[in-house]
Amino acid sequence: MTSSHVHVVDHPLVQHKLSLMRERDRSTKGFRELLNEIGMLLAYEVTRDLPLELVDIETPIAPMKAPKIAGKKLTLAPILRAGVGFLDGMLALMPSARIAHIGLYRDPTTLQAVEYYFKAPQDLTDRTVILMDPMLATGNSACAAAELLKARGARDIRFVCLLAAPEGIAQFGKEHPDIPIWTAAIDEKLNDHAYIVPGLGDAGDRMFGTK
Ligand SMILES: O=P(O)(O)OC[C@H]1O[C@H](OP(=O)(O)OP(=O)(O)O)[C@H](O)[C@@H]1O
Ligand SMILES: O=c1cc[nH]c(=O)[nH]1
Ligand SMILES: [Mg+2]
Repeated sequence: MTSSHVHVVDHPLVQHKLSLMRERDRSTKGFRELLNEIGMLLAYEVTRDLPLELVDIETPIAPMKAPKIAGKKLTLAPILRAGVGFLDGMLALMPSARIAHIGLYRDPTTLQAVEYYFKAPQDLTDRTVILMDPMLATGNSACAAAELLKARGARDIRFVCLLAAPEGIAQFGKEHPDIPIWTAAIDEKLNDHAYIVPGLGDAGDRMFGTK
């Protein structure tokens, strides 16, 4: 099931923190803190292949050619609400990034993504966009978000999630084969309500304490 465009981040710190998040009795505060921490660790992985260029600098001792991140500017694109949970952790490592807020909710009956807000930099053509949402279930939300970003010109998009269902990976891979995925785990399946099993429940509600 795992194809070459899916990267599973199996770092022990990520796996340990994810297990804590899955626990039914984890507090809202704990859930939020862990999502933020994992966001930082995933940011490290998703940026691993960003190109570097050698630039002239001077240390206190000597001039040198030193590597710095080259070219395209970064945009972080959280899918509201739950994707916001990754944002502070990602921004800790990429403090100059622009932000694109993508407001989508999943209609519980049709499971289609419903758009309610979209605010992004005007032109994303020359930006690397890191799209983020903890949950990839049916894939409808991630697919809709990627379409909105592409309509703004984005050509270099990476998708970061915490948990992915095989169904969501397949759907996203079919609609957006050009977008690689980073996830901390691929779970077993979706249940009758399209929740991820074993999963962690409703990420947005757990993060914001709305249930
Ligand atoms: O892959 P899908 O089947 O589309 O499901 C995943 C989406 O569902 C959740 O959002 P939800 O609609 O619960 O909104 P929320 O983050 O505001 O709670 C989750 O955060 C994803 O955005
Ligand atoms: O398991 C799931 C599926 C969709 N959205 C969630 O928050 N959790
Ligand atoms: Mg939710």
